[in-house]
Amino acid sequence: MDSVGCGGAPDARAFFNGTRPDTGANTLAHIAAACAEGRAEEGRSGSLRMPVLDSLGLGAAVRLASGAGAPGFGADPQGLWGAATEVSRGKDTPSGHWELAGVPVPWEWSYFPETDPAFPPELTAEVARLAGTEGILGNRHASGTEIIARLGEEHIRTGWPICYTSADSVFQIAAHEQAFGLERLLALCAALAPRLHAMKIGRVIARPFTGAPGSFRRTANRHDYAIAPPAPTLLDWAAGAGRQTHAIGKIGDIFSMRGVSDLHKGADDAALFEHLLTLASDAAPGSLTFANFVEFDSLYGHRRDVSGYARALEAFDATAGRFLARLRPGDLAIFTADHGNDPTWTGTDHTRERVPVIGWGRGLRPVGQVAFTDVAASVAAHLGIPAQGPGRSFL
Ligand SMILES: O=P(O)(O)O[C@H]1O[C@H](CO)[C@@H](O)[C@H]1O
Ligand SMILES: [Mn+2]
Ligand SMILES: [Mn+2]
Repeated sequence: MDSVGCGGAPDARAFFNGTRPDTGANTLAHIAAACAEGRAEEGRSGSLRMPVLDSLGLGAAVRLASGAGAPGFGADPQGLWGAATEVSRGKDTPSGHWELAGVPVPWEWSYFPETDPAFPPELTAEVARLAGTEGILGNRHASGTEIIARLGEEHIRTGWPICYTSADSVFQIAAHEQAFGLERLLALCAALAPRLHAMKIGRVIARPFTGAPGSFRRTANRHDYAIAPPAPTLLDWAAGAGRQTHAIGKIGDIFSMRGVSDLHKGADDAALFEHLLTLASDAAPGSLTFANFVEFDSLYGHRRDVSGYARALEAFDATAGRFLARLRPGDLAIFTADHGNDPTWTGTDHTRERVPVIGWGRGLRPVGQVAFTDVAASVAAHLGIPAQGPGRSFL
């Protein structure tokens, strides 16, 4: 559940949205409070309702992680539940996923400064050279939806790619699918990626969009060109043991396809959930399925849309119930997250938080405060495959 954090990170003060530290950020608790206070009424109403995950221990995990109550939660937990703390120095998606998969990030990421321009002139020149343009647009920190609204028309007129970054270690290029060309954008990002990876910039992200001025919208053809994980992850451990490994959604990109035997993509989270439901019924015994549901983060967290985030959580909870109903004895399901993205917070960036660890199928009890890497160790223990690195199984 991309960005579904539950507060309480002990190092939150070292992470920022603009000049405000992330101290006190709490994605789940603040959404629940906003719902209970009638501040999340668009397309939904009243207290946050997540009965399936709450009955497993989601509300208890929020309290454990942060001490915060979460109105609307409060079932007596029946599942495996706890909260996990990250040690990697980034609050980004690859750091969170790699650490959940057993591998904390051993290096410091590079970031672009919040200056205007944000990119060094040699890099700007290289992007223009690879794009075959006279220059680039953007060249600063920005929200992806705002920057295409502001510069999309100029992009179509000049043909120059829109380049921007964020508080994450990313170089993002937005370009119009028809006017610039989708294949051309993907080729540009692929060609640029090695240079940025050498600078320890974690990802070059292609952000294609379509439509006309005033109604530009991003398409599902986003593609991330990420640095490869620093060491073999849970996916590699499982694949190395001869197990089938299914990646759903962004997992393929995040792990540069390492250890992934089958990739399942879709236009949106609803389509991805269909893949998860199918695999819940059909995946081979002993296989591993690793899914990422990105819309909490990309559509609602970064956009600081509290109602939208609440709607997504409520819809996810309902489908989680359908998913759990398909599992069989001997299966293990774990719901967790890679970082926070508190939609009530300042700015538009991720928030440093602990994350819930909610399980079904085995070890149905409180597991307390655990490490991100313990998730991988536990899955490995469940699958009966050798684990590597610092994690310890909580099963
Ligand atoms: O505002 P958009 O383009 O969605 O960008 C967001 O997406 C990036 C990658 O997840 C993050 O670093 C954040 O900047
Ligand atoms: Mn993420
Ligand atoms: Mn994000």
